[in-house]
Amino acid sequence: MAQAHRTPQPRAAPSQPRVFKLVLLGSGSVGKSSLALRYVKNDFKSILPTVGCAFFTKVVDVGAASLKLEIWDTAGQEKYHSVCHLYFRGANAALLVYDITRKDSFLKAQQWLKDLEEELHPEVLVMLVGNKTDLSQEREVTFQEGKEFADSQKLLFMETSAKLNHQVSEVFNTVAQELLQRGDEEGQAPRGDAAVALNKGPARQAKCCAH
Ligand SMILES: Nc1nc2c(ncn2[C@@H]2O[C@H](COP(=O)(O)OP(=O)(O)OP(=O)(O)O)[C@@H](O)[C@H]2O)c(=O)[nH]1
Repeated sequence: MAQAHRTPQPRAAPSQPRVFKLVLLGSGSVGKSSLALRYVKNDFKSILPTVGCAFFTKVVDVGAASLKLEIWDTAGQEKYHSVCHLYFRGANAALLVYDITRKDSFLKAQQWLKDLEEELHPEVLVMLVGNKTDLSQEREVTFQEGKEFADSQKLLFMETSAKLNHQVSEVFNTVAQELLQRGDEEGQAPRGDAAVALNKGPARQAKCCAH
């Protein structure tokens, strides 16, 4: 099974937060970009489908410690899948997002998990996220179904609404907390301030922001 190997990184100086890479994965239109935008900028607005990958950073305080999350928001549309796989490498954590009103996106999340197992470090932290709970009257995936699948695969699980800002910071903060608890070798040394940008819109090339 092919796996991404990570080179041990020097430990960060105590004053600088360690950097962890988190990838957002899932079908198109499940709300990956909206979750990232809500978490990083506390905003919710109409956004075009992601092209390739978008990139955010956020420093998160966990008790007395802090860490920097590099959030890589991948495109859900099928045509970008080969590009998205490039961004899996070196990830410390993944949010596997589906839309609770779309059964197909839940099934697709299960497929994404198989891809992750092949391409990611075996210790990568994965959280399954059922988004759009504000549309519960159109629900096609019950909370129980999500939870049972997550438990069967030993994944963390939460349901969210990026629109109503329900459980969004809890998702990212729980992942951040878990990452910090996992020990020194999981985080990378700071690599300087990364650009914060959204590569959105049909005219943009499939690439992620350099930093
Ligand atoms: N009702 C509701 N709509 C949401 C929510 N989150 C996202 N949306 C809407 O769902 C649509 C898709 O959201 P995006 O955040 O662009 O989804 P995405 O998964 O990043 O899509 P791709 O970039 O194509 O992969 C947009 O119209 C959002 O406004 C939510 O929590 N509730």
